[in-house]
Formats: sequence, structure tokens, C-alpha cells
Amino acid sequence: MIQWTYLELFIFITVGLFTWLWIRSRRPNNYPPGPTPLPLIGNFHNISDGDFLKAVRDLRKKHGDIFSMSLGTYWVIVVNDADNIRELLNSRGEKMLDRPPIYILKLNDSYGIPSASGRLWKEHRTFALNKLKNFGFGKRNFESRILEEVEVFLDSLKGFEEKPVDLRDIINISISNNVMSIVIGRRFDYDDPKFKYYIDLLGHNFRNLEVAGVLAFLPEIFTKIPGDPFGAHKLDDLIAKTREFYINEVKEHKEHFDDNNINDFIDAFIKEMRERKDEENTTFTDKQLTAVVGDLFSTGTETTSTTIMWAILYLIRNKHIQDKMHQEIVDVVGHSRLPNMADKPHLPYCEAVILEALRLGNIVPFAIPYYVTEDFEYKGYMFPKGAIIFLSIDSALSSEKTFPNSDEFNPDRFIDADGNLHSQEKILAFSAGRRVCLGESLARMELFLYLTSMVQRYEFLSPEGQDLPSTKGHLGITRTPLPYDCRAVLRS
Ligand code: HEM
Repeated sequence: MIQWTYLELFIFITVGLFTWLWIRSRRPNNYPPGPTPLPLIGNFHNISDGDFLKAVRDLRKKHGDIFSMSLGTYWVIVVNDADNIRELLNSRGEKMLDRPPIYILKLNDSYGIPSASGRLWKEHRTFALNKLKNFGFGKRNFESRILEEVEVFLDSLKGFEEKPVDLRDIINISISNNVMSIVIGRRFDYDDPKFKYYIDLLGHNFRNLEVAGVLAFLPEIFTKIPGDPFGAHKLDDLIAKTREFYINEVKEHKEHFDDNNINDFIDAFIKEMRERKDEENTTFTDKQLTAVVGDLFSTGTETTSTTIMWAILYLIRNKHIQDKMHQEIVDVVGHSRLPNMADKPHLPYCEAVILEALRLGNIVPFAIPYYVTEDFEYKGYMFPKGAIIFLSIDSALSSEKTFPNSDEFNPDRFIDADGNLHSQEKILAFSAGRRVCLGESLARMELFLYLTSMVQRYEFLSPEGQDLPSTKGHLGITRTPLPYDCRAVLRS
């Protein structure tokens, strides 16, 4: 019989364990290629230097358009290039429609719409789209409501008397008022302290939460570690505080509910919930209502306002583009009224500026992660059940092939020799397929009405003596510009 010393036993177990971990972390032959995973940590070391966007761009250069990484207990497949993304969603979409059960998508217990899967997602995406349309989404009467909000916003800019100001907070509140007028049936004043508090919390959530960061893939046990080394407790706390807002709104709506007077989305949901109360396994529950209200508040606020902040930043840095945009508005609309959606076909340069801001602003560089629910093959690679798919919208928006000199802000790339708009469909900023952004029509309307009105009335400049705002971004849930001040000077 073999006699083992403790040291020999220790060495044997350690080598055995590492061999098992190494074999387990090896990439099967038919998976997309990628960086070599290390035992225990997989490929975390390849993405953890703080700049996920750059890390993914570098890995693509080495491993090609479709590559895979081992992160936590998952294989993550990153898909680059607009054609690949569209083709994958069109041809394999049904096998990757769900969201993965990763930490950041489970913060709401996977309720709501962006984090939901299966029947819950299907029923509530359809319900939300129908009801939002009934209350005006994308319709003419909603346009007038947005224009009223734009007027209030433009007037509030006057209050700053051309002094340096960071516009982020009031743009956030103003944009939020549009979606909230449909969801909760009212708007908030820009100095309403309670709403400002929630908008501020939302901003913190968007900046601190990284859809693609290390925290996203950590096995849940790591999020419970005392001392909060990964910031998970802080996030839980911020999210719980923001949730108070939605819970209170729902409570108030229930107290004043009148079946004959359905004023907004929450009323419509409560009505549906009451009609289906005896249904077995109904998905129309209080928890889902709170989650959807939270989703519409968050997705409907930060995204559009961040795009406007990027657009103003690029217009400050490129004054000749701002002046050309202004001139087109003056020629077509004049000064006496605000631009409206009927003017859009006659303002191709303004539209080109907006497309270019969506492109270079790159505010959602990766679609919300998808989850493979059935094995499939694409371009000769295996996409195994249980893998997470990252669609790199960044790769589509920064493609040198489609957008030469892609680092430059150049709206003319969308204008042909006759001054007409072209190639707008190449902007994949809202993603594609069945999970395409639910608020795309609202966002496009807001971007057009706000940006054209702002440039019609005001000239946006850097504060005297200050450098131009930086084009560097911060990647949280969205990619936001670093804070900057500007002066809004009333045009005569
Ligand atoms: C410029 C503004 C916006 C941009 C660039 C944008 C972009 C996106 C992107 C890239 C996705 C991920 C789609 C995917 O997973 O493939 C998304 C999802 C979503 N967006 Fe937007 N969005 C914007 C504005 C809005 C607005 C105003 C709303 C709300 C009212 C909204 C509501 C949503 C919802 C609910 C989803 C989840 C869809 C689902 O999972 O079925 N978004 N958006």
C-alpha cells in the first residue's frame, strides 16, 4: 500500500484540482475562438482593466468578429459587425430571445421588460407598446405635448442668463416629463426637490451599473461578501431607494382608481390586473407593475437626454456645424414658431446631425445581453445553450468600412451630392430584431424636437476661457459624456 506524506497528499490534490479546473475552462473546439481562459478566473483578466469598450475592440482585432470568453460560470460570445448582428437576430433570434440570469439583470428579480424573459416579457412588451400607443406614443397629439415641454425647457434656459451651466439635470427632468406624462399622468417642475432626488438617484444607477462589467458576471455569492468589494451592496441600496418612487406612484394610483377614468399607463395596468385577478398564473401583478414603471422611467429618461448631451457637446466643438444647422432651420422654419415633425423631411442636415450624434455618442455600445436557450450554429461556430451573447452595437457604429474616419463628427457623411439624406438605416443605435428598443419612435421624436428648437433659439458655446468639452465618455449602463458646462446664448 502506498504511504502518502501530508505534503505529497497536498501536492496531489492541488495538482488534481488545477488540472480539473484547466480542463473545465478549456474552450471546446467548435466554440468561437478567443483569448485563453485561466483556471478559476477564466477571462476576467482580459476585461478588467477598467475600459471594457477598448478591451472588446482589442480582442476583436486579435480573434475576429465573433469571439468567446469564459466569464464566471458562463461562456460569453461577442458578436461584432452590423451585418452579423442583423443576420443573427433575423435567422437565430427565436433561440436567443431571453435574457441571462446574471446579477445585474436579476436586480429586479427579472421582472419588468428589458430584464424579463419568456411569457412575462412577451405579454408585457405587447401590453406596454399597445397602451403607450393608446396614450399617444408616436402620435400627433403627443407631439404637441412634447412641444409644450420644449417651450418650458427653452424658457428655463433663459433663467441661466448665459452663465456657465451643466444642462444635464434639467434636460433629464424635461425628457423624463414626456414619458412620465403617459406613465403616471403628470409632469414635474424642474425645481421639484423630490423628483430631482429620484432623477439624481437614477443618474447614479446608470453610471455605477455596468451591463458589461465584471460585476455582471460574478457568481452571486461574490455579491454578498462583507465590505462590498464589488460595490453590489451600494447598488442594491441605490435601487431600493429609487424603487420607493414607483411604489408610491402605484399606491396613489390605486387609492384614486376610477374604472371610468383611465388616464395613464398605471391606470391601464391596474384595470388589466383587476380584470385578470382570477386568472391562474397571471403576470399582471403589483411586482410587475412597479418594475415596468421603473423601466419606463429609467429607459425613457437617461438614454435620450444623454444623446442630447452628446449632440450639444459635438455642436460646441464644431461651431461651423452648429451654424449650418441653425441656418437650415431659419431658412425652412424661420424664427416665429418652433420646428415640428412636419418639417423633418425639409431639414435633412439637422437630421444628419442627430444621426451622427447617435453614432458617435454611442450611448448603448452593447445591446442588453441575450441568452441562448437552444444550441445553434452560426458561421460554423457553436452557440451552446446557456451561453450569453453580447451584440456589439459599438462595432456597427464605429465601422471604418461603413463610416470612414469614424472618430470624426461629420454629419455630411449622411448627405448626398443633391443635399438629400441617405444611409440612415445604417445607424444601429436602437438595436434590431424582436427586442429592438421599445421607445425608438419616442426617442427619435424627442431628439428632433429638442435639438432643432434648442439650436433655433440658442447658440451653445464653451464658457469663456475654458477648454472645449472632452469627447471621452464614461461607460455605465449607458456611455455618458464627462460632465461639462456650456453657455446658452439667446439668438437675436
Ligand atoms: C436615444 C435614445 C435611446 C437609445 C439609443 C436606446 C437604445 C436601446 C437599445 C440598444 C436597447 C437594447 C435592445 C436589445 O436588447 O437588442 C434598448 C432597449 C429598450 N429600450 Fe431603448 N433606447 C433609447 C430610448 C428609449 C426610450 C425613450 C424608451 C422608453 C420609453 C426606451 C425603452 C426601452 C426598453 C423598454 C427596452 C427593452 C426592450 C426589450 O427588452 O424588449 N428606450 N434601447
